[in-house]
Amino acid sequence: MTDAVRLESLYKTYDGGVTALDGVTAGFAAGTFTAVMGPSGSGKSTLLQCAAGLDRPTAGRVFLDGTELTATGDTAMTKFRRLRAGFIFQDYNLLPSLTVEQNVVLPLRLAGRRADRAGSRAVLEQLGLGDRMRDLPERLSGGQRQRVAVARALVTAPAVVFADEPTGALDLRSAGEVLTLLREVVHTHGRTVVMVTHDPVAAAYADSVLFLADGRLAGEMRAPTADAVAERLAHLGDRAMGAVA
Ligand SMILES: Nc1ncnc2c1ncn2[C@@H]1O[C@H](COP(=O)(O)OP(=O)(O)OP(=O)(O)O)[C@@H](O)[C@H]1O
Repeated sequence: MTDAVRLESLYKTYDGGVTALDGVTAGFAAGTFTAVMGPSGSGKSTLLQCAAGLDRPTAGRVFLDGTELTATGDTAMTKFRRLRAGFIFQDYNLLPSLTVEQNVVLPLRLAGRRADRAGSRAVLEQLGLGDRMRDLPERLSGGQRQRVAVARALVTAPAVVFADEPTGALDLRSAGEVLTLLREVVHTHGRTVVMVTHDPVAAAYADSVLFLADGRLAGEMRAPTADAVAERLAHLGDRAMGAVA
């Protein structure tokens, strides 16, 4: 199995001296759904940002779909990222003045591609939003907005979709719908999803969970259940608190 994303000895130290990543090596196999978890401040968002080419590590290498991002200049990296990576954020990040359909095709436009109306319509229909294409985001519920964001993340047929707390702003039911959708994106459509979450219930939708503590890998769990994830997290929390005390 090839890795859609590969991280090799990743270090990230921010200005001011905080080491957010302290030598992380990990692979995310193509066609898998991975949750990244860990105590607050353990480096989850930093890992996602570096893996996605939104930020650069201080040292180490990042491969996205076989291309080394860390060896690529800023302009080429942005171009590559726009076509090969999709993004889903907690607060949806939809542009309020664009319709649902215009939001979905935006990554294609930004990448200089023709907006594929038939393709975007097909994705929106699959996600149950076929009749909302001309609406502005403000007319949609949170769960519907996040489904639009999922459609937008998929429109370029990316090698990997990165999701940062995608259910953090949703009620339980909408969260379940979005997570089920992400699982389908992986298991029915063969995509790769890497999701940062605080929520053990959300993590249990993934194929495996990667745990971080103090910027380092702190284990992996395959076929996670919410209870098992919560228990492991509690122990990581103990350790992180112990390191501070
Ligand atoms: N832009 C920044 N400048 C300086 N320090 C930062 C910056 N971003 C993050 N950090 C620090 O790096 C460490 C890791 O942060 P990061 O956001 O990656 O953790 P996290 O696990 O995603 O946390 P949370 O669960 O609270 O969102 C923290 O100590 C944080 O304060």
